[in-house]
Amino acid sequence: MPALTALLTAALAAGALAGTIPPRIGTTDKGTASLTQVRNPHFVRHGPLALAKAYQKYGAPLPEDLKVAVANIVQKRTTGSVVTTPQQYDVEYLTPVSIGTPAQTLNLDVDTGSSDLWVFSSETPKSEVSGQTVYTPNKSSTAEKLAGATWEITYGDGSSSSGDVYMDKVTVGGLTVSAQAVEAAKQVSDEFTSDSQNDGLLGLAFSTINTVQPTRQKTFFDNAKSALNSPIFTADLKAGKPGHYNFGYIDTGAYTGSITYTPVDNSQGFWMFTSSGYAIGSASFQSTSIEGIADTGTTLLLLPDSVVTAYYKQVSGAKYDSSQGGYVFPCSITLPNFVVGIGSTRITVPAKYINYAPIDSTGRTCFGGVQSDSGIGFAIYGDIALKAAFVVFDGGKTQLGWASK
Ligand SMILES: CNCc1ccc(Oc2cccnc2)o1
Repeated sequence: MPALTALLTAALAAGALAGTIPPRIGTTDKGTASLTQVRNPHFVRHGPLALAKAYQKYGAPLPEDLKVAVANIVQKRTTGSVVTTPQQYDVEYLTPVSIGTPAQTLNLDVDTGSSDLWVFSSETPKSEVSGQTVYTPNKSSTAEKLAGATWEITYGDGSSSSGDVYMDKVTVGGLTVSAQAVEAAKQVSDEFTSDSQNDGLLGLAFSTINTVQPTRQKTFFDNAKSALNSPIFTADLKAGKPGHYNFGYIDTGAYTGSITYTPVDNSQGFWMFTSSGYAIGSASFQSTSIEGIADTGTTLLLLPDSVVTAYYKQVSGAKYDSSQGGYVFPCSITLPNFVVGIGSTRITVPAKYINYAPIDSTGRTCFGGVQSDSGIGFAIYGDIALKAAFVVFDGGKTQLGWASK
C-alpha cells in the first residue's frame, strides 16, 4: 500500500522535526516516533458514510438501506476563502470577485447590510465612471439577460444605484455559483462615482430585501449555501490590513477563546441581534438590551444617543459638531475602549479604532468612530466594531457567532 507507506514516511519525517529519535527504516536500529494529530476543521461527520466505509474496508456488501442513505449524500461539499482589503481609514473593505467567462474580476464591497450584488458595468454612463473596473456582459459567454428585471437601491449614507440584471457565473475565493443575479448599474450616485476603487457591492444580508423586480433574486450566499460544508460564512476584518471572508467553514486559528452565539431576527432582512449591553473604558458593564445589525458595509459603530453621550462624556474636548454631523474631539486625546456585550461575552473595541480620522488636513480635530444611530431604528455594528471580532454568520441556525481575536 504505497500510499500508506508514503503517508507513514512523511509522518515519521514530521516526527523527526519534533525532536524524537525515529527508527531508521531498513536497519536493525531501534528508536521511537511521536506523531502529532491535527483535527481537520473542514470535516463534516456523517454516520451512514462512516458505517459504509467500515463495510467497504472489510469487503462486506452494503445493506440496501445504507446504500440509499450514502447515495443521497455523496455530493461534493465545498468551501471558499477570499482576502478583503481595507481602503484608507478602513472606510470600506474591497474583495476580488470574478464574474463571467472569461473571468472579469471586480473589487466589490462585501456588505452584510444589504442583499444586492451590483456592479459598475458597460451600461453605466461614462460620466458616472471614474476609474472603476466595469462588468461587460456582452463579453461573457455565460451571461444571460434576465428579461424585464430591474433593480434600484439606496444605502444608509444616501448613496444609490440602479439598473438591469444578468445571470452569470460568479466566483468568490474559489467558491462558484453558476447562475448568480449580477445587477448591472445603469446609474450610480456621485458617492459611488467618486469612490474610484469600489466596483460595486456584494450583499450578504437576507434575500428577502433584494431589490430586483418583478422577481427578487437570491444573494451569492443563499445560492452557494446548499453546496457548502456548513451553511455559514465568517467575517474577519482587520484594522489597516487585509482580512478574510470565509465560506462553509470556521477557521479555528482565526480567533481566541470561544465563539458565543446569539439569535438573529431576520424579519427585516438583516443580521439583527440584541447586544446584552456595553461598557466604556474600565467602567462597570451596563446590562441593557441594544438591538442592532452586523453590517460590514457600514464604516462606523452607530449606537443609541444615550450610549454615545455617555461615551463622549469620558472624552475631554469632545463635542457634537453640527458642521460635521457628528462627535469630534482633539486628535491627541486618549479615548476609552468600548466594550460590546454579546450574552456573557465581551468584545473590546480598542480606543484606536474609535479615533476614526481627522476632519481636515490640519490633523488637529478628529471624527469619532462611535456615532448616533438616531433615525435608523436600531444600532449598526459596522466595521469599527467588526474589526475587533471574528464573526460567524450562520445561515443554518440563523444566528451570529462572536469571538475576540
Ligand atoms: C462611501 N459611499 C459609497 C458607498 C460605498 C459603500 C456603500 O454602501 C453602503 C453605505 C452605507 C451602508 N451600507 C452600504 O456606499
